[in-house]
Amino acid sequence: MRKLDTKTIIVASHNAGKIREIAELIGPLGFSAKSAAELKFEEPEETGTTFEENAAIKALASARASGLPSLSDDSGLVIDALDGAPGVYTANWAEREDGSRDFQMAMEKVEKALADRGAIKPEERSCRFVSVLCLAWPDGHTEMFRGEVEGTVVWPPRGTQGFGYDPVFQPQGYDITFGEMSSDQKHGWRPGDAEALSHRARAFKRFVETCLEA
Ligand SMILES: O=P(O)(O)OP(=O)(O)OP(=O)(O)OC[C@H]1O[C@@H](n2cnc3c(O)ncnc32)[C@H](O)[C@@H]1O
Ligand SMILES: [Mg+2]
Repeated sequence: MRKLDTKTIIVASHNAGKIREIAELIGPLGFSAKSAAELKFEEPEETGTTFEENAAIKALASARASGLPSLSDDSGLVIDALDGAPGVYTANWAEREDGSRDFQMAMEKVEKALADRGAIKPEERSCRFVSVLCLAWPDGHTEMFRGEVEGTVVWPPRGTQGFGYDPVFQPQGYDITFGEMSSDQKHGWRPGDAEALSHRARAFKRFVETCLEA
């Protein structure tokens, strides 16, 4: 296990929602973080079949391009009634033919797939958000951190906060969706807290405990 020995890291992502969330999580820790999007790094092809593989591809590409430790996030929505779909293909389900993304369309696709399987009752619509963070160094060393949060796919979508599939994800134990939560509420974590809520904040907490704390 390797500790992080710089105060500058690259956030190896091109997703504005994720970059904002990671900046919010990392901010209080005194890091300066630049994103791969800001630095205009080319987006590597995500050819892996697991979150871990794709996270490593993105973090290593950015670490090599920048010469700095880079933190990527590969994430997705895993729905039990759909045998784990969309899973690592969560972003692909939102893709239009011209390459742009449409999450209203993606959420409708999810709803149609669930309806086609007759999954109507909340207990038939269990799912989890998964986030795998990969910290990679320019020499090729990597550390991985996984976070998951259980929930239910709701319909219709609710809330305008967050990004992506947040309006249809209701975490277990809550009666509001991630789309109805403030960013702080969705993270459910600040440095020092014992618990976190979102998949990303849970993975981030592990990253902090492993690579930052003595
Ligand atoms: O690969 P990068 O550049 O980081 O950005 P991306 O958007 O392509 O990210 P992924 O390949 O990891 O795909 C993740 C998908 O899952 C969705 N997703 C991940 N975390 C989410 C969250 O916290 N809330 C809502 N949707 C989320 C997100 O919108 C993407 O469609
Ligand atoms: Mg991606």
